[in-house]
Amino acid sequence: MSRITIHNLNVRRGHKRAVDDFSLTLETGRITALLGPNGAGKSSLVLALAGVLPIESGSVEIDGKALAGKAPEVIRAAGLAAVPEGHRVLSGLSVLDNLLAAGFGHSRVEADRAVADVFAIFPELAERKAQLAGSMSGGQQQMLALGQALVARPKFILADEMSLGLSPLIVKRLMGVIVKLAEQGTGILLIEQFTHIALKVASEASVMSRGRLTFSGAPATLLEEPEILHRAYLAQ
Ligand SMILES: Nc1ncnc2c1ncn2[C@@H]1O[C@H](COP(=O)(O)OP(=O)(O)OP(=O)(O)O)[C@@H](O)[C@H]1O
Repeated sequence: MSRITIHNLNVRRGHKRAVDDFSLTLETGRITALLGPNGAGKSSLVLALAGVLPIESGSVEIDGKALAGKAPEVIRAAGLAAVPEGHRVLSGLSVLDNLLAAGFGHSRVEADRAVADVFAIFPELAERKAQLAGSMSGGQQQMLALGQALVARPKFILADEMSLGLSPLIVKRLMGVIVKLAEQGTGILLIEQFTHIALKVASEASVMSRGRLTFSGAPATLLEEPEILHRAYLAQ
């Protein structure tokens, strides 16, 4: 089992502290839902963990190895892959080239193998491998964004608002893949505006409000005591 330990993390955005003294542990094979209102700092947390936003203070470790302050490609090679909000794919490149571009750390043989594994998970992408990514539907682009993360064969995936703007059918498809990945041993941080979707599949749940962790516990507790989430939304 692998573990990501986030300890007293602080991240600034402009004059504001977007992530405030935030601590959380993620484990492989488990889905941790991270819920909270707009502006709570969830995306900032993901970007900081991925090495895209600078960390002001605090630590991030994967199995005891320090990740805070490291370059995004070092963090990715250590086993952490982020799927940022808004399915950011390279729209002028084909589906295949998007996936190959995501396999930059691999040899060509290994990249081809990783891409073949993504196509096995998403036959929808295999059928469209020569199509320009920007001409696909939002749902297909989201599959590609997740596929790009999977090419790195990560131990952990940070999935930010995957279901935003997508049809219930596509969301169900994506959540099915997330659950399967967790069953196969990947650790998932699942950020969702649709709390019921996340709580259905999660083994752990956390709530973030104004940069801080305000709840951490069983998903069932948030379903039984909805006022915990209501308070977080009112506080923002
Ligand atoms: N590009 C930016 N520049 C400066 N401040 C930003 C930027 N993006 C977000 N912020 C601020 O950082 C804080 C945290 O926002 P963040 O986007 O991380 O929250 P979130 O929980 O992911 O919300 P959302 O679901 O709306 O993305 C907010 O106060 C927000 O105004």
